[in-house]
Amino acid sequence: MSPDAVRLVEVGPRDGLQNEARVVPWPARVALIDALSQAGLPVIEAGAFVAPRWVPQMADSAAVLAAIHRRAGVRYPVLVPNLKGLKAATSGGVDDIAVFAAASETFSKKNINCSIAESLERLAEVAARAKDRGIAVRGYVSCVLGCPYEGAVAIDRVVEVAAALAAMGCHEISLGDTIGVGTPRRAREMVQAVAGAVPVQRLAAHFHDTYGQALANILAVLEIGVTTFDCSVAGLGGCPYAPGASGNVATEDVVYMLDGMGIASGVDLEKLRLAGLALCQTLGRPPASRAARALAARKGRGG
Ligand SMILES: CC(C)(COP(=O)([O-])OP(=O)([O-])OC[C@H]1O[C@@H](n2cnc3c(N)ncnc32)[C@H](O)[C@@H]1OP(=O)([O-])[O-])[C@@H](O)C(=O)NCCC(=O)NCCSC(=O)C[C@@](C)(O)CC(=O)[O-]
Repeated sequence: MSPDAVRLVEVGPRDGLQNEARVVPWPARVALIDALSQAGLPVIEAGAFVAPRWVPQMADSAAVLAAIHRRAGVRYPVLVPNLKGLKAATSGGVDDIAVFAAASETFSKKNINCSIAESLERLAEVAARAKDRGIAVRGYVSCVLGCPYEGAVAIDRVVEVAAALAAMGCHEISLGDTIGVGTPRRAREMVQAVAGAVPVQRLAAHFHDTYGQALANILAVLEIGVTTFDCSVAGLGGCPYAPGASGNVATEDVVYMLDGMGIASGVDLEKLRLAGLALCQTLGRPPASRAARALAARKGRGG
């Protein structure tokens, strides 16, 4: 059964832009985030306090956080990999962070230069200190449906990592199909298994759209109780440590589907489309969103 309303977490300004070959100047990142909050997105991942040598696209996240126009009720989490990142984020006055681990050893090593066990130990300290300061902590698990280096990933491993993140106090666990290889039945099996350890109300789905499966996967897990979905305006995104991965599911495509199904998200599709279009003009390429392109074509015909 489908819910009446869902919560969308916009990750384009972080997950999207971190994978752009060119570094988008920080004022354009601010303009994007402000346009997204005006479009009604309730949660907008605004940047990452990671090592700039690893992900130069996310440098200047402090400048972004300082310049955005915070809209009442909107949350602006940032990615934090370690205590150094937490310190930088707290100096910038953030109220929400996201920590990230993986269900694949090789991906963990490539992405954050340590094993899964080491990462969980490191993140437990980050989460504890963040919570002491009243900062909300979200947790990500990458490679929940496959790894770019190891191929298949055992569902038990996903459950273990998700449970560890929940145990350290993450209020929500986002399950990332980092390379977009998942299909609906497997996505549902994986979520059902994780929901045995972490209540489904605390799970979010984060599907990349590499094989065009993301909307189908969303629908599959929506029907078993997931009501929080990560998505990226204009389908921006990928992962610098996941070769071949394409962007997250496009927010416009998700909102178009939800609108059609009568499921509220609070997002204005036309304002969202224009936010994505403005950024794509900066990047010099069209949006990857099918809905955005169809709506633009209809406007072109005067529709
Ligand atoms: C975790 C580290 C730092 C380990 O990297 P390391 O090289 O092992 O760390 P280190 O402690 O040895 O430090 C190396 C240098 O980085 C600096 N440093 C250290 N930490 C920080 C920091 N926080 N902020 C700024 N600088 C930092 C540190 O000060 C030092 O600088 P130096 O002395 O050489 O000049 C590195 O591997 C890293 O930053 N990785 C981030 C990778 C990343 O951002 N990946 C993308 C996000 S994950 C993702 O996209 C998946 C997700 C979430 O979307 C879900 C999905 O789809 O699956």
